[in-house]
Amino acid sequence: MTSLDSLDGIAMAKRRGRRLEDTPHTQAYREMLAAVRGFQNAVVQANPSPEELAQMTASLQEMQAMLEAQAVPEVERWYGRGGGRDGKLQLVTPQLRIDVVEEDRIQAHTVAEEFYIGMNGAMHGGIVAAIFDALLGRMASGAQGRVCRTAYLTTNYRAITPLNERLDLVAKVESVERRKRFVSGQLWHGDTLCAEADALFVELLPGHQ
Ligand SMILES: CCCCCCCCCC(=O)SCCNC(=O)CCNC(=O)[C@H](O)C(C)(C)COP(=O)(O)OP(=O)(O)OC[C@H]1O[C@@H](n2cnc3c(N)ncnc32)[C@H](O)[C@@H]1OP(=O)(O)O
Repeated sequence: MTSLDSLDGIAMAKRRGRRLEDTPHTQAYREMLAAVRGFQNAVVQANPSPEELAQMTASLQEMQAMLEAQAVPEVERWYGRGGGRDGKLQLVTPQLRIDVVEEDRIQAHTVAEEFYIGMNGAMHGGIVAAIFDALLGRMASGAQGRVCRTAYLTTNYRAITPLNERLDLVAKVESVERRKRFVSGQLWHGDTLCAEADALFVELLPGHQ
């Protein structure tokens, strides 16, 4: 562990929340992440031959070693930063596109690619919950960038969430009590409500991880 790994949660979030400078170098990183997303989608859809698999495994191991040689502490990483209208630089959920940001309401949309499949064309339920965690967390953080953590998140699955189709998302602040923000979210495919969530986010105190 380096000294930078032992920042408290607030200091870490403030440093990671700084705007990511747009340079040819950070742009190249964005393009690499987009290529990784494309690769993940291709991986889940293909059954390559044994020879092709061996070739790809060797190439991947070579690229992994290149990246491992460049590893930096969390606070210095580009991964997880961004967070503007195009969402964060991340691979955990489909890319969230933020359309409207108000004090107590956010509207967004996304398209989940094949990588996020559960079964039979439906999105994996854990990914649906992860989308709500990211969106409702952003709602709880507000324009001030409060540093909050999820205390609970309840997801109700009302209809399957399709892949490769536009999905519309809405998040709302329901109430605020001291450090607690109760928030709700909905995920729509056209007129169909696919899932909804209720969550509590608690603002961190100095010293919390
Ligand atoms: C700017 C960046 C934005 C990024 C958005 C990030 C989105 C993603 C966020 C995550 O995924 S975080 C990862 C998943 N969550 C965690 O790992 C959290 C683990 N739990 C904790 O760290 C602590 O339990 C927590 C910070 C949530 C609360 O601990 P605290 O010590 O700060 O609070 P405390 O226990 O004193 O409780 C404060 C209030 O919240 C209430 N509370 C806490 N946990 C609760 C719970 N689970 N259910 C109901 N109420 C809860 C508690 O009763 C109390 O209510 P009152 O003020 O009325 O007394």
